[in-house]
Amino acid sequence: MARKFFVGGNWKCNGTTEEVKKIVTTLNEAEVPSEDVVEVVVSPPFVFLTFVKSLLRSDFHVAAQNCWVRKGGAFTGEIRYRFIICSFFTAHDFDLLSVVYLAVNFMFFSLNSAEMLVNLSIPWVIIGHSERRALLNESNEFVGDKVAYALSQGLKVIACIGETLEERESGSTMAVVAAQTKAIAGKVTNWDNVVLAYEPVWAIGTGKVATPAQAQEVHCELRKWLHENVGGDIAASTRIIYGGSVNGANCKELAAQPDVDGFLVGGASLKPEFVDIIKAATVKKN
Ligand SMILES: O=C(CO)COP(=O)(O)O
Repeated sequence: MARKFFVGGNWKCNGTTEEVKKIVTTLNEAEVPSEDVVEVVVSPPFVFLTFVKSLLRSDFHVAAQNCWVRKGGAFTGEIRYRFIICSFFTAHDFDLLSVVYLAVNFMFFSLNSAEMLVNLSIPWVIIGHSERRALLNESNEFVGDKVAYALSQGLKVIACIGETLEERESGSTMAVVAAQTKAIAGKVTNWDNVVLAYEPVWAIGTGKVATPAQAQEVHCELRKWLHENVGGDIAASTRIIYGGSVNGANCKELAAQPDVDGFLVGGASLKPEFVDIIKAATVKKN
């Protein structure tokens, strides 16, 4: 089954209004293969989601970089958080209970719930990025639960997995990515709405891109894992994309690998060369 090439731009925690406008203008003016050939998704920081959506060409889509593991409410996003602070300071004396309550809310300061994304017509969300796994202690199980909830609300998920350098050097790459994939796969109800992003941690933001052979090896093993543990059709149709120091110069060779179905791009997605990475989709047609 043909898998449509997928290119995601993860802007991470970068951008001013002016920079965002500039990136979007570059994308809007770019001549790229049609939507039939490549699916393009950009993922700005939460605060720019609607702004980018309002400016971006209609054949490109928007993704959030995270969402909360269950329904909103007491686990608030930033806007709600400010509202709660205001209401506490106006409605209560500044007592111990208020401080504890605010501290709990502060812990969830940057979380945007799946329902809010759906409400804003943001179709995609990145879940389980290694930066969140490492810096915010997101476990495999927690990532799996987030995937489950996001899918249940109708979002499409870019689910990230990948090993550290230490894990690769100790020969446990496949064991690590299989365990990460298992925690996600166990929660997926509809694989049409999932893209699996293999992002070796040692390649992220380091300039040390995986070689095409290294990427292909893991992608092929992941597809085998899906075949054995989920099903043949799903293994054949699920897109497995690569992330980690992808740029305009190395994208074509990576894209030529049979099991590399696209990219999740960090640093280079903030630059005009992101357009060249989108164009790498044509490699699949040759
Ligand atoms: O983390 C990444 C995408 O999610 C990759 O980042 P870089 O492309 O900057 O290495």
